[in-house]
Amino acid sequence: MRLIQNMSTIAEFATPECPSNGNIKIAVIGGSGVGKTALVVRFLTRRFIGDYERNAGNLYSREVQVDGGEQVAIQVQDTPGVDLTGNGLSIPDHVTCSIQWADAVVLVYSVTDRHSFDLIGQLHQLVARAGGANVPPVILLANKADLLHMRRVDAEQGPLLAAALGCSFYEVSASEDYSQVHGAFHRLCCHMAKQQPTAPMSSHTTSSGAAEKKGRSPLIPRPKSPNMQDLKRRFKQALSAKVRTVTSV
Ligand SMILES: Nc1nc2c(ncn2[C@@H]2O[C@H](COP(=O)(O)OP(=O)(O)OP(=O)(O)O)[C@@H](O)[C@H]2O)c(=O)[nH]1
Repeated sequence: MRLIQNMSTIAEFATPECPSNGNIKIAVIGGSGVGKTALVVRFLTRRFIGDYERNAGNLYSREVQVDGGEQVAIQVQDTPGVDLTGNGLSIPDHVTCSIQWADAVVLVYSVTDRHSFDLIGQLHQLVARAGGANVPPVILLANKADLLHMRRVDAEQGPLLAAALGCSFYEVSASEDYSQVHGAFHRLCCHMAKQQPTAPMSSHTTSSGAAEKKGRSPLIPRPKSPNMQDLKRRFKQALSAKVRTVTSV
């Protein structure tokens, strides 16, 4: 029963393929395991699910009320983690594609993972290069702020990096604080809604029209489709793990 209620909450907030035009498209990019999926799911469903598999990149849609009470349709693209290998940055095609597709980018690192912080500069360059003359707005999220004893990136370093890159900065904890996560994404949505007068639900602008307006090819392949079955399966796994824990106490 509880599972059904929880799953319907996800379905309510993160529906596959919002049919509305004028979507604000947000790509979430960062190193592996920094909490990208946790942040997206937290923002969309208010819930933190601690147990995720490595993700291949899911697309979620919902509507958000922005300043002034207007409803806008947004799409949030979760992406696979970027890694640093012996040959340099290993950037899945899906990440490049998502950056080209996005109207705005959320760069994420974990305060417990120095390496993920060091990647941010290169990821920002990637965004800037992909955007060309139309660099999309970027925000920087430092996640896992709750893990004080595991911190590897000083609290001052995030704001300094964000200032150098010219983007907003938020230190958040997907596991502990919904309002921080919501605040960061919501402010970005409000900013984007102001930038894109065609974004509200009432808009008649087509997605490809928006791409043309941005000076990007409407033929850019779309990132992977939403995978609600996968999300539900993970959600079920997480709940059954919790039930097992409770039973064993
Ligand atoms: N303590 C704590 N753990 C977190 C937080 N956010 C995510 N995690 C945990 O970090 C691990 C990785 O989270 P994911 O959301 O799967 O990270 P990801 O960036 O999507 O990972 P990849 O898909 O592999 O790139 C999971 O075990 C989460 O439970 C947080 O704010 N605090």
